[in-house]
Amino acid sequence: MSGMPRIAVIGAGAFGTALAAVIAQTGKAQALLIGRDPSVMADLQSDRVHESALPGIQLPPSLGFSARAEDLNESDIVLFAMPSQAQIAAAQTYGPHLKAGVPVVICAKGIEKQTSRLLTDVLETALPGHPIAMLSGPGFAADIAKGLPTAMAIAAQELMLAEHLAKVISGQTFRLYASDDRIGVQLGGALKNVLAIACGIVEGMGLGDSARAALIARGLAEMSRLVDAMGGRGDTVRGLSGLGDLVLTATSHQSRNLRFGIALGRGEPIAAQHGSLVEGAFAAAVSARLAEGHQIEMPITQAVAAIIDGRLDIPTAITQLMSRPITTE
Ligand SMILES: NC(=O)C1=CN([C@@H]2O[C@H](COP(=O)(O)OP(=O)(O)OC[C@H]3O[C@@H](n4cnc5c(N)ncnc54)[C@H](OP(=O)(O)O)[C@@H]3O)[C@@H](O)[C@H]2O)C=CC1
Ligand SMILES: O=C(CO)COP(=O)(O)O
Repeated sequence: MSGMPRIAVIGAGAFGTALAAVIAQTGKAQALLIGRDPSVMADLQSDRVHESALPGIQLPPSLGFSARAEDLNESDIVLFAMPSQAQIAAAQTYGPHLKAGVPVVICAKGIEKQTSRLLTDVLETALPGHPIAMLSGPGFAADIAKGLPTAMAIAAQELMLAEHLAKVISGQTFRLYASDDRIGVQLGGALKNVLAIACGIVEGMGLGDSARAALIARGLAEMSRLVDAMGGRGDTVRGLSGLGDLVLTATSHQSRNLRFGIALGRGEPIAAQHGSLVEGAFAAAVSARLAEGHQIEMPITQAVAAIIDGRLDIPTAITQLMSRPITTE
């Protein structure tokens, strides 16, 4: 056991627990899940089932649990699996307990709402001296934790680090592809949530599968444009993070973003929708602002942002999207 890398996952929600479970299952690393609530972590230690996050799924016997930030000080790799808007707070809480220079992998799909900064920039500032990587792509936590085949992307500034992380974290059922385009990989994850809301609206209004397919294709063009404008490679979003994740969350009712959009399309008030995490509801406004700042066209994203803000009603948004000037693809 002693020669194995130690990997800690912070954030004992659905995704963090699933990642910790699948890493423990590889048998190549010692995995530790760190959560905030001592009683939840103690229950996990004894029951090995996270009923609220991953109901009915048995977690592997080799997975460790802790509520103590101090237990991070032995970890060789640390995954941050809390929501986007909580990443900075988590860096402040857990940063002082990290071993010098260990890579930190962001496992959230979003952009910081208050400052419009990319999460890699946010954590690079908050955790100086730690290489910041980004894990994103198609994969529902429950599918990952059940050991169904899943593949995602992992990006670091240095391709060699991304390749190392991909090798250490991947296993029989969970496969990572390495990239050095952190901007493309993270924007793919953040923007697909906004487009999944758009697809939900289309479904909720009964506008048909053809409209959904058009949104996926034109949404991909929007993602690609913003990635290019922000210094990434537009082509990255044609891979797992971007197209792969958009196909998943634009079509599966497991997606919270899709379900949120369906409720909007059915005319349910936003205020009535609370409870589960809808990252796209945060990402819509900030990505619309980024599009404006970079002077690029992202009409679908901008329409979703305006609908969520209450500045535009859905029928008008559709009319506006359909009456834009005819152009080339
Ligand atoms: N669920 C999924 O299928 C997937 C989710 N993701 C992404 O993963 C991220 C997390 O989503 P998900 O796991 O579903 O969300 P959940 O709501 O299931 O869990 C979020 C977890 O984050 C913890 N948390 C919140 N703030 C902090 C903090 N400051 N410090 C430490 N922990 C904190 C919460 O702790 P507490 O319980 O104590 O409140 C909670 O356990 C999102 O960005 C999502 O887009 C990516 C791929 C798949
Ligand atoms: O990102 C996800 C799967 O890849 C999860 O999607 P939701 O956050 O919409 O549930």
